[in-house]
Amino acid sequence: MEVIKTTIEGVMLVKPKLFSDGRGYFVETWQKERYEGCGIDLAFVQDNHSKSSKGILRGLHFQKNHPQGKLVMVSYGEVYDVAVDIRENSPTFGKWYGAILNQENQNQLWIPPGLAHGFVVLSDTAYFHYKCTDYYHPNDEGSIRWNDPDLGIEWPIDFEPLLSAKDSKAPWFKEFRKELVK
Ligand SMILES: Cc1cn([C@H]2C[C@H](O)[C@@H](COP(=O)(O)OP(=O)(O)O[C@H]3O[C@@H](C)C(=O)[C@@H](O)[C@H]3O)O2)c(=O)[nH]c1=O
Repeated sequence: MEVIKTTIEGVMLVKPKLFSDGRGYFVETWQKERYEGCGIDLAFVQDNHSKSSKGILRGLHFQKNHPQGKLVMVSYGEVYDVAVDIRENSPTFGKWYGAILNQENQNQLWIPPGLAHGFVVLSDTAYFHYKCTDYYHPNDEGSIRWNDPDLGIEWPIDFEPLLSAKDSKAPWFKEFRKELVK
């Protein structure tokens, strides 16, 4: 397994070892001792799985008072996955990092608690899995608009993505910043 630091403080790209043979492949998607040894050492309490079709964009999401660290991966298909640093005191506040996660590379992104997260589906279908370090708290959810010009995320798409009703009305980053100074 290879773990690569990214341009965002604490965000890591994980490249697990893939064992391919005539039957297909095998991969350990998480192993406590090894991941902890690489600095992904918070306890996970919830696993999630979502299925999405091409063009679906989920995000950018975070929880305000129960921030979740997320170890995200794709078992089938391909997505462009994005983490945005919204930690007020972080040296990389307001910066984003994106990576292609797909069934071929089996790459994972470790997103520590406190960042916003989203992804867009590039294949016909994508199965997206993630481990979380805190529980889902529906009343604590926050979101930021996916195409916020102040964030300038370079989504690798030439189409208008399909969003949930909630995500299409998400606040702009400016509004999020205003809340921080209150
Ligand atoms: C996220 C989540 C949703 N749900 C329910 C609530 C709702 O009825 C339904 C769909 O919820 P959402 O529309 O919020 O699902 P989704 O847009 O897939 O939300 C997810 O997006 C990605 C980008 C993330 O980073 C995740 O943390 C999460 O926010 O599933 C749970 O029961 N538990 C959960 O942990």
